[in-house]
Amino acid sequence: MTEAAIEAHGLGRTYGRRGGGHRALHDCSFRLPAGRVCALVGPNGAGKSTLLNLAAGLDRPGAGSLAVLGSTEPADVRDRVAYVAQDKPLYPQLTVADTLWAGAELNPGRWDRATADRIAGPLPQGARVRTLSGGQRTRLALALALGKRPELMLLDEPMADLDPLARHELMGVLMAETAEHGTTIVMSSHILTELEGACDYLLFVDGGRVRLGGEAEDITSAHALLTGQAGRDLAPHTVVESRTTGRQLTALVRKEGPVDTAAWSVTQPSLEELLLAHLRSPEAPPLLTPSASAGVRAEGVSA
Ligand SMILES: Nc1ncnc2c1ncn2[C@@H]1O[C@H](COP(=O)(O)OP(=O)(O)OP(=O)(O)O)[C@@H](O)[C@H]1O
Repeated sequence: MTEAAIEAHGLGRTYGRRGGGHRALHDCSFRLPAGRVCALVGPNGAGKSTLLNLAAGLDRPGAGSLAVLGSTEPADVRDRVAYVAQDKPLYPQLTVADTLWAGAELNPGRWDRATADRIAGPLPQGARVRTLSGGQRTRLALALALGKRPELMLLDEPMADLDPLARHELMGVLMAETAEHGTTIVMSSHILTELEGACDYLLFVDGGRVRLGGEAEDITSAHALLTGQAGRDLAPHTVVESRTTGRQLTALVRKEGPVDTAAWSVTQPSLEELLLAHLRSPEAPPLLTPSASAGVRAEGVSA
């Protein structure tokens, strides 16, 4: 089996006072194989940034365990991991050129100057970071992250403030990075259409747990959108969400065997349709494909 880039068992993180605190992650278990481009999705407050902070070794879990690149102490492998946090922490007083110089100094033996310079190329090299726009700062943060030549990139909503052209260009750079170097990328975003073409793996976090995990294609193809006559029995399939309009029933189901195509008109849901249906149906059981659940206790369900 492919080595895991991240493996979590019963991970928990509670903010605030003991007992009365807020559970940002709770009994969260999954496995992310190395070399994947993984979309980390979920509603606001789901626990995505909390998970990325833990994986980056900037915070410690309150319960369970987390292994990153084989180490159960994520802080010990920080030099092999690049993290672009939501607020893109950079030194505001440094210029672009100084920031790139610092990146090289902090990553001796690893620094890929050509890549970093190429990404940061369109930026005014003499400008101080505090004068850069949000999108320009993102570009600089990505230049630092890619220049580090990491084995694992953790990107928290990296594309949110980039213009469409920059987004397209930098997505292409990230894809090339995985293809050439086998880098594992975890990218959180709320822009599902953008992730759909770029990511081959999915972690859908909701309420502090992984509800869907695995190869994006396997997860979507495990489900079907059925349209047919109201009152028809949807068994044996697991109904995630159903709606009746007049005499027509539309249902998003998790397939449990072949679908009766004589009774139902069948289409495969888009990633967006699938996630929206799960968000509206918090009681739908979790689904982790074998590669996402190997070694994971309790919530592992085969696709
Ligand atoms: N430092 C903190 N102190 C207290 N509560 C926190 C802290 N950081 C996060 N939380 C809470 O933990 C929960 C998970 O937050 P987190 O930032 O991980 O969510 P998210 O999925 O990244 O959300 P978003 O999509 O809005 O960025 C939220 O309810 C949030 O209010």
